Amino acid sequence: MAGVFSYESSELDWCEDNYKHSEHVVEYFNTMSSLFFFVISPIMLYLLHPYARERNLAIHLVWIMMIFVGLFSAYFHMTLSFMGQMLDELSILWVLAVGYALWFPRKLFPSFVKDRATFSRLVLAITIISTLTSFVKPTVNAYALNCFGLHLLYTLLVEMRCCTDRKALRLAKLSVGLWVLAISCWISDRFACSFWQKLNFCYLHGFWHILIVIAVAYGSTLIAYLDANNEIPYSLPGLQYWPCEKWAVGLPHIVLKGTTKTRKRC
Ligand SMILES: CCCCCCCC/C=C\CCCCCCCC(=O)N[C@@H](CO)[C@H](O)/C=C/CCCCCCCCCCCCC
Ligand SMILES: [Ca+2]
Ligand SMILES: [Zn+2]
Repeated sequence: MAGVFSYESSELDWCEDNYKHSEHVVEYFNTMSSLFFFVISPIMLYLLHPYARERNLAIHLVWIMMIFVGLFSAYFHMTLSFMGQMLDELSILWVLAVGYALWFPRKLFPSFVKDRATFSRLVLAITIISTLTSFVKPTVNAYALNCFGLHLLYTLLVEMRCCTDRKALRLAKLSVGLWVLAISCWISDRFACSFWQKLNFCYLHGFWHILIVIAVAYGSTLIAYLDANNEIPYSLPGLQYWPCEKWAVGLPHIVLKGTTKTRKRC
């Protein structure tokens, strides 16, 4: 049992040189870049609060769980232990599950699913089964998780097909662009390590950490915005960027322009 906690007990080893900067931290840059989750998550929790209060406070679970994803990712890269790997991957699986249960568009539910409560129970059952099967062949978990990423992208494209909202379209392009950049770093670190070692630049997995958190911030806000338009249209949701709207860069969030009066009337 103690073996699963021991350093380098995971079959995974990323391109960054081990113990290069510290004798206690196996992959230093990969560990430090995981801390970026701690910067973005509290800001997103704060920015999404007005929307979550109106729609469902459970929405906060997504960014609370992202803090744990960052924590487990840092622990994994610090030790490259089997326990670190499983915590890292399972926390991603569960945050995806919460996201699907809360935000997956009703019109795309399978025909036998009547409401969101039933859909959430289905997601829970699939997630429990996936959690158990993830121990059978742990090396395939990361690829399976990326398939969810692809499905998310597909869902977004279906949702955006008829969208004419300029701000939403721009956010969709940014989210997809960031995801493509992030996944290219992940794949390149995995499969082209010897090339990057020749260039003495083995930090692509760390860049993946930074890019994927921003992609999730952009992508999940867009999904939340589409959800707000469907589920709480009376609140007149709009998209803005923090810290400064004029830049149209920074972190996106949802503003509810409907006054209390408007909401009561609807
Ligand atoms: C309608 C559905 C809404 C879902 C909302 C999405 C909620 C957030 C989802 C995922 C969080 C991703 C966190 C990434 C953590 C990175 C930690 C890490 O690097 N782990 C690696 C090992 O160190 C491991 O190999 C990585 C495995 C791959 C994980 C792939 C996750 C899929 C991410 C999908 C993000 C989509 C962004 C939006 C695109 C438009
Ligand atoms: Ca390594
Ligand atoms: Zn990682």
